[in-house]
Amino acid sequence: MKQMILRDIHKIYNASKPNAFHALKAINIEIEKGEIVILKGVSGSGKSTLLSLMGGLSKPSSGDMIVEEENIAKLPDILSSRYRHEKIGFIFQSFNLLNGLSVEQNVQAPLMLSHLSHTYIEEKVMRALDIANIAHKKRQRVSDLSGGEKQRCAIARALVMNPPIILADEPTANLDTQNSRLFIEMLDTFKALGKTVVVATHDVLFEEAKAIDRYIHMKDGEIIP
Ligand SMILES: Nc1ncnc2c1ncn2[C@@H]1O[C@H](COP(=O)(O)OP(=O)(O)OP(=O)(O)O)[C@@H](O)[C@H]1O
Repeated sequence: MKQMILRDIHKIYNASKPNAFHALKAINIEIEKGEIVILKGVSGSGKSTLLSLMGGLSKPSSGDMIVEEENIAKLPDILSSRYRHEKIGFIFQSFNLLNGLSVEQNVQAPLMLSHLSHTYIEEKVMRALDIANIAHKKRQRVSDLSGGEKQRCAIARALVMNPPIILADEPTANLDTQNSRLFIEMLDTFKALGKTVVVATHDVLFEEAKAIDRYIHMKDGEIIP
């Protein structure tokens, strides 16, 4: 089953202004459910722009993006935020955690607006912390964690809603080699959980990963063979 179909996607920043910039050009991609895909390309080739479209953080200038049979290209903002909440787990290079809060509180954050019972939320949080190997630090403040631990907290937060899709933008950029390898091993876990994963990276360590199904190479906003 196709998880994501992108048809003739263009993204023009500052359209109709003198500084208009054509960041994505005629992108066509089909990603199967459970596939693990790496987006490669030099800085400025359009990887982050593409991830932000896939994650419903921004809209394409034209083209269709079908995710689980819903065209997300023109969703109104309220439905885009629901799409992100239900379908996407984001992992960023800068972790984007709330530093003053504990690991557990950070992982709980996406569930706080739900009407789920306290016990159910606790179960979901514990499961995500266990999968990401960070349960032992659950009461520690994020500001007191190492870089690798922050990344594991970010992974737990990305998993807590049990989203079908994980999008990671340069997830190892701020990690040392050992923690980068731990992140890369996590791809096996995502695969076992049936997640569809798209990672934008130029980290060559990913080439060691067996879980990767496909590389997509980008250059100047286009997909190259
Ligand atoms: N908000 C914006 N307004 C104007 N131009 C932008 C904007 N965001 C990105 N761009 C431009 O679009 C191009 C693609 O940027 P993008 O961040 O997608 O590249 P990338 O491949 O992810 O790069 P990196 O590896 O450095 O993160 C770049 O030339 C960038 O300057």
